[in-house]
This record gives sequence, C-alpha cells and structure tokens, in this order.
Amino acid sequence: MYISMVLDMNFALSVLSICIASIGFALFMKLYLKYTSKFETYKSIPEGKMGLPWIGETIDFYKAQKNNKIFEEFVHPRIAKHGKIFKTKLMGSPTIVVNGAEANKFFMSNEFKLVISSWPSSSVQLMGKDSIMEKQGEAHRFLRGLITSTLNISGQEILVPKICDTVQCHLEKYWKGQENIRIYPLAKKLTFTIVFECLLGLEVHNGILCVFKKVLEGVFAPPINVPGSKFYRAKSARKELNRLIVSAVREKKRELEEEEKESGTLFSRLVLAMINGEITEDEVVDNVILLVFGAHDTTSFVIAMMFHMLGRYPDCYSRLLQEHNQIRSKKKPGERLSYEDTKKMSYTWQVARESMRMFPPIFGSFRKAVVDIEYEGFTIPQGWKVLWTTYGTHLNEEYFEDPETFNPSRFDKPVQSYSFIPFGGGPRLCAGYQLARLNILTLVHYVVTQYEWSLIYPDENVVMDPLPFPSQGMPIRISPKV
Ligand code: HEM
Repeated sequence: MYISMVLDMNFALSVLSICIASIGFALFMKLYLKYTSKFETYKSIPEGKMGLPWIGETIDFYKAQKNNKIFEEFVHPRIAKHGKIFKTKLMGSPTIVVNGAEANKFFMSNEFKLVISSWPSSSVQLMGKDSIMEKQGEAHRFLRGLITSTLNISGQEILVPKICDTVQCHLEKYWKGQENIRIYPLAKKLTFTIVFECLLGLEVHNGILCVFKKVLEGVFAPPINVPGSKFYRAKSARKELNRLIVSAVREKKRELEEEEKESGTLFSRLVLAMINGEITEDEVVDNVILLVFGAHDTTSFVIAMMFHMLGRYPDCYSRLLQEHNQIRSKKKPGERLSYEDTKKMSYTWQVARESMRMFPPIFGSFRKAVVDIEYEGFTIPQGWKVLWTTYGTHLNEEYFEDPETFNPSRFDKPVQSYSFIPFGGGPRLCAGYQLARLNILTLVHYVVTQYEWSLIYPDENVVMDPLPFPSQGMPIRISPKV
C-alpha cells in the first residue's frame, strides 16, 4: 500500500515535471522565434550566431577573455566560419564584430555620423556621464582640445623634464637597494604619478592611489550595486574620490581667481574653462578620473610587456641599449632628457609598438549604430553595437608578415593605415597617446642606463580581468650598473 502510494506520487510528479518542462520549452521557443524574427526585415545582416536570448554568446566571450584568448577562442573561429564581419550577441546587445583595416577605417572615422562610442553601464557610472568618452559633437571637441593642447610639441617640451624628475624620484624610492622588483605594479604607481603630477599638476596625497584603484576595479564589473560586490565597492570609492577632487577644484578656482595667473597644467586649464562657464564642475571631476583611468593600466601593461620581450630577445635589447647609451653619452652628469632626445629613441618606440601589436592593452571598443548602416553589402540595424578589435588586424598576416614573431624592425617601414590600432583611430584616437609615449621612453631610458636586469619568469603568462596583465606582476632581478 505504502509502496503503491509512493509510486503514484512519483508518477504524478513525473507528469508535473514533464508539463512544466514543456511549458518552459514552449515559452522559450516563442521568445526565441519572436526575437529572431524581429530582424528578418533586414535581409543582409552579417552571418553569425546570436546564441541564447539575452545572454547571446556572452559566456563564450567571457571564457575566452579570462584565458586571454579573445582572438584565438572567440574572434578567429567566427571569422573562419562567417567571414571578417560577423554578428553575435554580447551582454544583451546584438553586436557586429568588424575586423580588417578597411572596416576599422570606416567605423572609426564615421564616429558621430554613423556610430557613437558605447561603453558598458558600469564604466559610465564610475567614470561619470560627463567624461569625454560620453561626449559627442561640440562638447567632445572642446574637451579634446583642452587635453591635446597640453600634449602638443610645446606641451611635450615642458613635460619631458618633469617626467624625468618623476622617473628618477621613482627609481630612487622603489628600485634603489632592491634585488627584485615587480615591474607591473611599480609601473602603475609611476604612471599614476605622471598623470597626476606632470600632466594635471595635482599633488598626489597619501591614499588617493588606493581610492582610484578601487574605482578602476569596478569599471568593467557587472553593475550590481549590492554590498560586497566589486561594483558596490567601486561606487563607494567613487564618492570618496569625488569629495577629494571637488575640494581640489574649488581650491584651484580660488587660486586662479585671486592670482589671475594660469600655471598651464591641464588641471588649471580645466578649472579655468569652468570659471569661464565653458564646462561644469562635474565635467572637470569626471575628466580628471577618466584621464587616470585611460592612462593607468594601459601604459603600465605596455611597459611590462616591453621588458618581457626585451628579456627574451637579447638582440633587440642590445640594439635598444645602444640607442640609449648614445643619448646618455651626449649628456652632462645629471642633465635631464629633452623632448629632442625622445625623438632619437626611434628603435625603443618600435619595440613599444611591436609589444602593443602582439599584446594590445585594449582588445577593442564598442560603438552603437545611430542609423541603419550599409557597409560592404551588409546592413547593420540602428541601435546594434559594433565591436572593432585590435587583434583582427594585429595578428593577421595580410597586414603583418609572420604575425606571431616579435620583430620591432617591421616598423622600419610605415604600416597600412588603420591596421595598427592600439590607440584606436578617428575622432576618438587616444587623447593621451603622447603622454604614454613620453612615460614609456623616459622610464626605459633611465632603467637601461642605470640597471642590469633579467626576467625572473621568462614564460610568465598574461591573464585578463578584464584588462590584460602579467600574472605574477613581471618580477625582475636588478642590480645597479657600475
Ligand atoms: C599605451 C597606453 C594607452 C593605450 C594603449 C590607449 C588606448 C586608447 C584607445 C584604444 C582609445 C580609444 C577608445 C575608443 O575608440 O573607444 C583611447 C582613448 C582615450 N585615451 Fe588612451 N590609451 C593609452 C594611454 C592614455 C593616456 C596616458 C591617457 C591620458 C593621460 C589616455 C587618455 C585617453 C582619452 C582621454 C581617450 C578618449 C578620447 C576620446 O574619446 O576622444 N590614454 N585610448
């Protein structure tokens, strides 16, 4: 009796489960068909798979990103199957992934006309809606003008000696007397100080780097604002940062109004524009934060990867060292580098470019179509995202012969335009590119002329979370040159 009751119950439960599963499946199919038929009117959407409703192929993308294999595991297999332009769905958005110099040129140079930049919600909330990356048209042009005017040739002539002092101070504080150091975290400290002190002209207070780090950690985290989440911690740090920067803005405003003299630093220029009513206080704050974000992990990763490759390619290192010894030999003891000296570091910059080709700090960037776009016989519907990727050209032998080989000399000759794009291109080309260049060249100069060094882990992995970084922080053995 008891057994038959249990069997009856089991049977009833099985029938119920089958019913629930069937209803679930029917609902799922209905949603899926509704979702796929929505775009049937567009006959020429690029090929590709949209994956599951809402999630799309996000899990595959994140998995590839975690392994630092976005190209090998996500982009390349889809290029092989569907061609250089394919569709997918990422983080809830239908997305067209575009690869190749021609496509890069088309989408990057049509910024504001056909596409606008489109950052994840967590980045916008943490960087602020008033940062340059969220601006279009005239507002974008004005902010960009302020930033790039600090980095024109006369701006760079002023910056180089300041960067030299900062680098020497950094080496004195963190390298001197050490046997082992980790290049990547130290390069982050240095980059932060260079942006804050040399570019912006702000003093670095104790603890501010820590607050910045917490904000940066949440920039690509899911925007889940619950206590304990990365995003929640980043939002709290952002509030703290706001307080600190707002008080610096108001102090600078008082100074500028009382003294009526402008120091020429980017921070003064931003505050002066605020006094003149051209931008708001929020715009000053958001752009200070954005500049640190734009510079910090990117420049430090390039520095780390340059040392990684130089440690593995002694011939390249000898040639680079020769370049710096020559510059050094023309200087008096203690004399700083000049902007002209940095122009002589052409091979070093080729090493940096080759490192960025193989290990781009930014894998690509999202845009949003503001109208239906016709490109190469395809239609990209209005509202869809477009993702351009660095890997799509950097690792393609159509643009770079033998792309897996580290060969800085490939940059002896100019490369096809829009094929080398670590700094992006078009109206949104990196606004701090010259600062990154000076930061990298100056640090390399002082390190290679003052230190013997060798890699501790020549096979150290690069991981991504979500930006790439060396898994061990790139430790090196160092000893001062005699
Ligand atoms: C090696 C170092 C760097 C790399 C690889 C890099 C890369 C990039 C890329 C790819 C973009 C374009 C993003 C897009 O198209 O959506 C960009 C934009 C930008 N970067 Fe950099 N960046 C670097 C260093 C810096 C530095 C040092 C600063 C400033 C101090 C900076 C400030 C900016 C700003 C303000 C933008 C936005 C430009 C705009 O929207 O008009 N970057 N960067």
